[in-house]
Amino acid sequence: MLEGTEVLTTAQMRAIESAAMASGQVTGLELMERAGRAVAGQIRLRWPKAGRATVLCGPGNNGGDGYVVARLLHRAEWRVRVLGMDNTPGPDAGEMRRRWREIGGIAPLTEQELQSGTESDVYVDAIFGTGLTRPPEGEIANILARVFGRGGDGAYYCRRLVAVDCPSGFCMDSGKAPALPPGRGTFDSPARLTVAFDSPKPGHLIGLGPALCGELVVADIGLRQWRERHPGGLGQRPARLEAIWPRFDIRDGRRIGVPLSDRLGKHSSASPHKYGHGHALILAGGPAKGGAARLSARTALRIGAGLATIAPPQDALPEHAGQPDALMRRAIDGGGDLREALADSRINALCFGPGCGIDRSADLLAAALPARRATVLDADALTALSHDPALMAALHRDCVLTPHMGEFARLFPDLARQMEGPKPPARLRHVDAGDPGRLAQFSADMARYNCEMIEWTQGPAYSKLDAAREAAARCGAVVLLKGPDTVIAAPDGSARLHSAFDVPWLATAGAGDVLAGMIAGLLARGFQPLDAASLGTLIHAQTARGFGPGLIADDLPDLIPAVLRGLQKSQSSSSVATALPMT
Ligand SMILES: NC(=O)C1=CN([C@@H]2O[C@H](COP(=O)(O)OP(=O)(O)OC[C@H]3O[C@@H](n4cnc5c(N)ncnc54)[C@H](O)[C@@H]3O)[C@@H](O)[C@H]2O)[C@@H](O)CC1
Ligand SMILES: [K+]
Repeated sequence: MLEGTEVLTTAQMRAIESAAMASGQVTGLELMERAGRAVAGQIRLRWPKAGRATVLCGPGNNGGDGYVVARLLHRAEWRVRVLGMDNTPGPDAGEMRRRWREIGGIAPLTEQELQSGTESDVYVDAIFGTGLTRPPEGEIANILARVFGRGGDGAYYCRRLVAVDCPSGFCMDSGKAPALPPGRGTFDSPARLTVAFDSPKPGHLIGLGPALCGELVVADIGLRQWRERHPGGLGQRPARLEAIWPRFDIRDGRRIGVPLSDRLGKHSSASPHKYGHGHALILAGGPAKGGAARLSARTALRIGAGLATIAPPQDALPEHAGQPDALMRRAIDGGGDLREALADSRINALCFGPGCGIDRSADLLAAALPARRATVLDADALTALSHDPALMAALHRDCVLTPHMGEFARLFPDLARQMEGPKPPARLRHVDAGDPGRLAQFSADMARYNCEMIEWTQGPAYSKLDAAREAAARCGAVVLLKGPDTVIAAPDGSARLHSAFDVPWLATAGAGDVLAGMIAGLLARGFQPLDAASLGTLIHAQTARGFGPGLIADDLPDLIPAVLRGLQKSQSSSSVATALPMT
C-alpha cells in the first residue's frame, strides 16, 4: 500500500476544527494562537535577524492569525506595522486584535497605506484564508493586485511575502484564483512561503497552487492529536486523498509523506523466476509508428517487469529488431491474434495507445478488455475509447486511463466543461457528533465559525480533483489526469495528487509514452492500479528532477534505477509512519 501525505478539503478541515472545539479539548483561541505562532516561527527560522514586518489583516480568522503573528514578531524585537480592516471580526480574531492593540496601532488596510512608509523586509498576508466567499472588489482587489503584483520595473511590490494558510483570494480546494477581476493584474508575484495548517489542501497542490504558494510548510496546530484520539472524526470518513510528493514540513521540520511501498525495491513475488515479476505486453502501431511503444516497452523492463513484449503488426515487426535485446517481439495483427496471445495467462499487464493508431487500438481493445487483464490506456487508445461507448462500458477496475486535459475533454466533455465554471452547491449532510448536548454545542460552533455541515469531499470550486474523481466513478477505472499537476482517482473516490510544477522540462515528446510504460511495468509487477499509477507518476517526475533541463524522453528509462535506489533510501530514513495515522 502506497502511503502519502493526507490532504483535506477546506470543508473537512473546518469540520475537524469545529468538532475538536466542540469536544472541549481545544478552543478557537488556542488554535489561532498556535497558527500564528507557527507562522511567526517559520519567519524567524528563515530570517533570524529581526527586521521590519508589515502584517496585512483581513476581516476574519485569517486576519486573527495575522494579529498573533504581529504580536509574536514584536516580542522578538521586529518592528511591526499592522494594516487591518475596520470591521467587527469573530470573537477569537477580535480578541487577538485587542491583544495587538495593547502593543501597537492598526492603520487602515488600504492601497495607499500599503504603499506608504518604509519598505518592509517581510510582508505577511493574513487577508483571506478558507473563508473567501466571493471575488474581491474595489479597494481589497486593488490591495491584492499590489500584494501579488509587480511594479513597472518588474520588481515585486512585496518582496518576501509570507502567506498565512494560503495566498489571499485563492481557492484552497481547486487551486483556482478567482480573486482578481479582469484587468486588475494577475497573481504574478508568488509568495515566498505559505504556512498551511494541519494538512495540505488540494489547492496547495493542483492548479495555480504550487506556483503561488512558494515553499509550502504544513504546520501542526494540535489537531492531529485530537484526530488520532478520534479516528472516526465526524461521521463517515470520505475516501482518502493523499499527496504523493514530499514537500511538507511539520512539527519539528521532519518531512512527511514519503510515498513508498516497501515492495518498490523488491520483486513482486517470492519467486525468483522472471514470470514471477510479471509480463507486460505493449501493443505497437504500424510501420514507422513504433517509437512510442518502444519507449513504453523499454520503460516497463526498467521498472522491473520480468518480461516485456512489444507487439506491432507483422509488417512493422522488422523495425523492432534493434536494442534492447531483452525486449521480446511478437506480431499481433488484430483482435484474433491478441485473443490468442492472451490465452497465456502469464501476460498480466497490457499497454495500449502510444503510436498504436486509433482504429487498431479500437480493434485490439475490443478483444482485450473482456480478458480483464491489468491495462493501461493512453494516447490513441483514449481517442478510440471516446469514439465508442461500448469500449467505455467494457472498462474494468484493473484499467488505468492516462489522459491529458485534451483527451479528458474528449472522454468526459461535461466534466471538462464543469471545470471551467463554478461548482454546484454542496449537498447538506447530517454530521453525527454524539449526544444531543454535544451536537447542540457543535452546531453553535459551526455557526460561530461560519461553517456549514457540508459533505466532506465537497469544496467551493469544481476542480481537476472533482473531475477526475467523477470520471473514475463513472467509468469504473483508475483515471490519471495528467499535466503539471496530476490527479489520480480510483472508482471508490480515493485519490492522489502530485505536482510536477518544478520540472517543466518533463513536458517533452514521448514523456507520456514513458509514463504509460512505467504504469504497465508496475501493473505487471502486481501493484494495484491506483498504486501503479501513483508510483509511476512519482518516479516519472523524479527521473526528470534528477536529470534537469535538456531532458528528452529517451533519457528517462535509464534514469529509473537511480530513482528506485533513492526512494528506497529515503524510505528507510522516513518518518512517515510516525507522522501520520494511516487508515
Ligand atoms: N477555524 C479555526 O479554528 C481556525 C482558523 N484559522 C484561520 O482562519 C481562517 C478561516 O477563517 P474565516 O472562516 O474567518 O475566513 P477568512 O478569514 O478567510 O475570511 C472570512 C471573512 O472574509 C469576508 N469575505 C469573504 N470574501 C470576501 C470578499 N471577497 N471581499 C471582502 N470580504 C470577504 C467574510 O465575510 C468573512 O468576514 C483559516 O484560513 C485560518 O487562517 C486558524 O486560526 C486556525 C484555527
Ligand atoms: K492569507
